Amino acid sequence: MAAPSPTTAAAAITTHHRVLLPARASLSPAPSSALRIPARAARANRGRICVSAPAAPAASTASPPASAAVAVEGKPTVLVAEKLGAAGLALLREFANVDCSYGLSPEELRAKISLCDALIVRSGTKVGRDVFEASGGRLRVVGRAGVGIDNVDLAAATEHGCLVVNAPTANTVAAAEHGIALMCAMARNVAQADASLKAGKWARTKYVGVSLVGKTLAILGFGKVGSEVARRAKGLGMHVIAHDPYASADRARAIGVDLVSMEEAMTTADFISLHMPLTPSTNKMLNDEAFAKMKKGVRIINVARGGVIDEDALVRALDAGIVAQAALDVFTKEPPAADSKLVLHENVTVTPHLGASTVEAQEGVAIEIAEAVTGALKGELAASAVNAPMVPAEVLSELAPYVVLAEKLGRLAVQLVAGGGGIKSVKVTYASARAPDDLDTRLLRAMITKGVIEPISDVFVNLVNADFTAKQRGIRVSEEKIVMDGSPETPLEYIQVQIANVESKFPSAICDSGFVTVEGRVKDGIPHLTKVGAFEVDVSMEGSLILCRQVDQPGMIGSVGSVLGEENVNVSFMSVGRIAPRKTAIMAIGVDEEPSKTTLTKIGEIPAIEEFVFLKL
Ligand SMILES: NC(=O)C1=CN([C@@H]2O[C@H](COP(=O)(O)OP(=O)(O)OC[C@H]3O[C@@H](n4cnc5c(N)ncnc54)[C@H](O)[C@@H]3O)[C@@H](O)[C@H]2O)C=CC1
Ligand SMILES: O=C(O)C(=O)COP(=O)(O)O
Repeated sequence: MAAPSPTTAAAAITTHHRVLLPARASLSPAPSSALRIPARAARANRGRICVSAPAAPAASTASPPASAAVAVEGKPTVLVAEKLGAAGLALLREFANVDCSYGLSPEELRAKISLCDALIVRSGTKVGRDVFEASGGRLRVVGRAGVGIDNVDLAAATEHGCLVVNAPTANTVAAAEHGIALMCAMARNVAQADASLKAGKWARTKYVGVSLVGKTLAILGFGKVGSEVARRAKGLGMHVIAHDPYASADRARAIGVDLVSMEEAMTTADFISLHMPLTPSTNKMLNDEAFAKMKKGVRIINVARGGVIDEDALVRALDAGIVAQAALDVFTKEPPAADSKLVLHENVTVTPHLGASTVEAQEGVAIEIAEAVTGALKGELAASAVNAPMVPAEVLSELAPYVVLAEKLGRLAVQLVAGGGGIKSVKVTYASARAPDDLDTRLLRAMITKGVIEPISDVFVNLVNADFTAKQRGIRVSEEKIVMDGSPETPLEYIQVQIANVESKFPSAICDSGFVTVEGRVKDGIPHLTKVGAFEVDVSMEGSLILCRQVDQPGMIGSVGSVLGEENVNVSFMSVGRIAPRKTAIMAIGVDEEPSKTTLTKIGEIPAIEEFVFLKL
């Protein structure tokens, strides 16, 4: 893999975050060991995200000759739909059945996808809603072997709980170099002169070019590629300005670039180079109105996406002489029509979407995406997520035990509700010694939502679709952060989960506010249940739990313990919370095995027990 430039590597460290996305197959979050970063990935210093272990036996959909390997049962299946570098394929094959089927029609892709756990594409494959629907829920990861994810329907992916990852860093330099190559080639008519000479002409006066030194280059989209282009253009002696509503002025200044308004970029540039993603707000950003503002004789370079330019308007601007020349790597429709006026225009230099196509970049991209996809499928921390909240790596490792606590509290709270279907409002309170802005709760909220929804439905919930699923089921999850005394070293003192306006199977779980209430803390890295309703308890949240409300009197622990002992059910812990001596108490009993119905009935028949409930953590 090509070594990234120091700047690119630095950007990767600061901009890529990690997310924990627990297994679909299992209801519990990935074990803590899964939070470790694989050595290779750690070396590569990339962000991670994880999805799950294989849910279903893998089936081969291999089509020879590229995918002739025999499918191994139990391994996930990864469909590679576009050409991927050998090193990436080798990494994938260590872990999965890899089906390399290039050039599939949309129908063929839909037919195959229900047999695949992951799909890897480049820019040539449209992964629309139809693909997610056709997958029947099996597809868990879409890996985009490159940066732009405009060919993937992110909303549909999210609704289907399918993680989308991309390879955000490995082709940055290649795209920047291609932008510079196009700019130089355009300014000196390299492509046109080459074609002319090969056609037998010696046209020295026709192909007089323009110089770059001293000219103003406006970069639109000052991200990874845009800033690498800026660096190189400065080396060519250009005056570089940039427009990017989200870029930091300090970062721009550090490489000698002024951030300017769109208006200023349009009106002052001799060259305009496009490096923003294609989104609804960048679609046709360069249109008649924009061209009308530009300096006469401006030159345009586009290695971003064809759709950011209104191509008909560009033809008009070229014909009117507003735009002297354009150099384009990308087109609204790829490949463009054979008779495209734009492509055939004599002042336009074109390449067939080659920005990322260097040997080095393709090797790097292949490794980057293979690591992201396998990491996600393994349920480990994997690569950069596009449709899930990203949590910085250091925050993730700090939050890991709270992630487990959050899901268990959600799961516990919903089991305390009598008839889980009517849940409309879940209130979560996070208590911390830290300032509210220092606590990123998206991951915790997703896990609580997962814990609440999964026991009462057949949908699987993960970080990708948690908010969507809650909304779809009409469940409002509200959050409150309270600051309390404690150590700022600890991210959270406790998490409280409340379910409003419901009846409880265990009425003692309803606190004064009328909400089913459970509260927990992390102690020595282990989640503990510390409150049920108004009663304080202290039990580690493992295995299963019996909650009893009883009259506080001697012998209760023994009575329940001996009923469980008769059936050989091992008690892992016990905790009693009471309001006052000899009044009502709550006993929380952790059990390693699930007691039979008879045993539970016997517990209910112990005279001082007023109510009890059996809960799976
Ligand atoms: N031709 C090719 O083969 C390649 C094309 N690309 C394209 O280049 C794009 C940029 O790639 P990276 O720099 O890696 O992404 P990036 O995410 O690092 O940078 C994109 C920048 O665009 C900015 N932006 C968003 N909306 C904007 C707007 N309305 N006006 C101005 N700036 C805006 C963002 O703030 C961000 O700084 C990709 O989205 C992809 O479409 C990337 C690699 C290869
Ligand atoms: O990474 C990107 O955004 C690209 O446009 C590269 O596309 P490709 O993987 O070469 O089809």
